[in-house]
Amino acid sequence: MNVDIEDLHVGYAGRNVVAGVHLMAAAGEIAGLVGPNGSGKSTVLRTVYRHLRPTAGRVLLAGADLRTLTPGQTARRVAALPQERGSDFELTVREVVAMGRTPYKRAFAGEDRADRESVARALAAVGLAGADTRRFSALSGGERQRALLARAFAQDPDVLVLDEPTNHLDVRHQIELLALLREQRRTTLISLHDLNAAASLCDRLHVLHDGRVVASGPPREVLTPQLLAEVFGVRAAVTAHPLTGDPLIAFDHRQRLPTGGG
Ligand SMILES: Nc1ncnc2c1ncn2[C@@H]1O[C@H](COP(=O)(O)OP(=O)(O)OP(=O)(O)O)[C@@H](O)[C@H]1O
Repeated sequence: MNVDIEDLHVGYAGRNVVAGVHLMAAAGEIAGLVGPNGSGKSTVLRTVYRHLRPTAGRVLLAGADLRTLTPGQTARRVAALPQERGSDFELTVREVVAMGRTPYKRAFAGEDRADRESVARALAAVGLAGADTRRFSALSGGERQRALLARAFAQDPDVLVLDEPTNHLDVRHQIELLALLREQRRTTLISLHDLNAAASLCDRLHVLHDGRVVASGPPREVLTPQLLAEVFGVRAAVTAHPLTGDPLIAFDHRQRLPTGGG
């Protein structure tokens, strides 16, 4: 299911922080949103999982305007790992993951076999099968992240929206998460700060700067030293990863450059 965002304007308390954004993810593609702090990545993603309503422009799922879908229809199509991650659930890990099945259930209906299988698959996928009876609130930050990702998988969505999912994860779990997303082959919109992870994972990148998209395309075309200097204010060389051939950004950690804003 492809996602198209057309001329999106959205913000908070009457102030647009995103203005005129166009971006897309083709069906089955992983599209990355990268950009400096405050550039609008989370704000764009919040419109896709309907946490925020656009002030102008449209979000289309397989050509259908999100506004024409009911909340239930949206929940069966789109699952999100938002930046606001609750820590106060007095639920077990399994119960949190099972919340992902809610869009498929009638009120007060119990779990059926398909639900149980879906929850078990999602827990196994994120490596938490053995932790299902633990309290969510007692998990580490990275474990919570993985439980919430499992909840999104259990929702069996056409579109995954992930806001900084590698936040809190150690390097091994980061790599596992990227592998999992590649395997899922779902249409995915993901924001990432780690540009090397984004270069390795994403089919397409959209670079945001001050609430606008300033570059879009395959990572190797988008992530140039010039863009990194202009948008992020860093000096970097871009080479090919010696093991994978992916674009590899080698940052100069001794120097920063003036930026145009942001
Ligand atoms: N809940 C909110 N209320 C008011 N302003 C907000 C809110 N969330 C974000 N903003 C503002 O909107 C702008 C874009 O923020 P957003 O969180 O979308 O950026 P981001 O690119 O995701 O940043 P980061 O990389 O720091 O997560 C910023 O100026 C931010 O201060």
